[in-house]
Amino acid sequence: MDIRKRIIIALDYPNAREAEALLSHWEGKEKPFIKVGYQLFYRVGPEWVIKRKEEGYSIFLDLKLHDIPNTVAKGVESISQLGVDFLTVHASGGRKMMEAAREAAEKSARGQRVQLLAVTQLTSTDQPMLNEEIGIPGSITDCVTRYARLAYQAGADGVICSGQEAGLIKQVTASDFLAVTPGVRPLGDDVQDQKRVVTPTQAIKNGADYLVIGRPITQAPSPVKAYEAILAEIKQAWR
Ligand SMILES: O=C(O)c1cc(=O)[nH]c(=O)n1[C@@H]1O[C@H](COP(=O)(O)O)[C@@H](O)[C@H]1O
Repeated sequence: MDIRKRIIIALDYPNAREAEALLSHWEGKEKPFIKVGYQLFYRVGPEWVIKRKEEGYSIFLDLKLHDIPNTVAKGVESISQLGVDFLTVHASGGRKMMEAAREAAEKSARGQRVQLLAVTQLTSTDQPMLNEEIGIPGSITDCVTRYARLAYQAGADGVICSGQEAGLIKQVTASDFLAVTPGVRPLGDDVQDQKRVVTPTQAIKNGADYLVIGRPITQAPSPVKAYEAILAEIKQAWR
């Protein structure tokens, strides 16, 4: 796989104008893999996403579906019409919900079916928050690996997890079960609201397949320079 495709830029913007301004930095260059979350999607809608797909972007549509199995299946059917590459569901929705999502993705595929990524524990969650606030006992690692196993058995294509857990997830599932890792911060960058953070090098060395990176690129004085620096770092880590 093209190493550039391993960095997914989170387009966390409030409107098309700002999202397109960021993308304009890549004019004349190879199109990056982009993530459209609900902040942008709820404003720009499916047509904007279809257009970007037609222009040649790989797209991760991060809508984090979490509902009863039938509702999630119907949502996946609608989303499949957009031709996006990745879609998130919450692993905490359970086996039946994820099985229904997979079945719907297969049934409604137009060409390549959408890859389903199950969110394990958000990278903004730390140990005290998991135990005391959310009320799940045990370690974060146990919780994340449990969700990963469940997602694997239910037919998801991979999980969203911290780079800290990527290696372990491969061990308890399969080497081709995708570990897609947000919460990535180049050394010295502000971690902001993220808790389980790793550097690009650590994420790759731990076995991450894709790194989801937002603010370290989008808020950099030169987004392309920041992107290229991370790319150079992960190329190095690959050796
Ligand atoms: O599903 C996600 O993409 C996601 C899951 C998670 O556990 N943590 C997480 O940060 N994300 C997303 O990854 C991106 C991270 O952005 P930055 O913190 O700006 O790099 C955001 O768009 C989050 O919504």
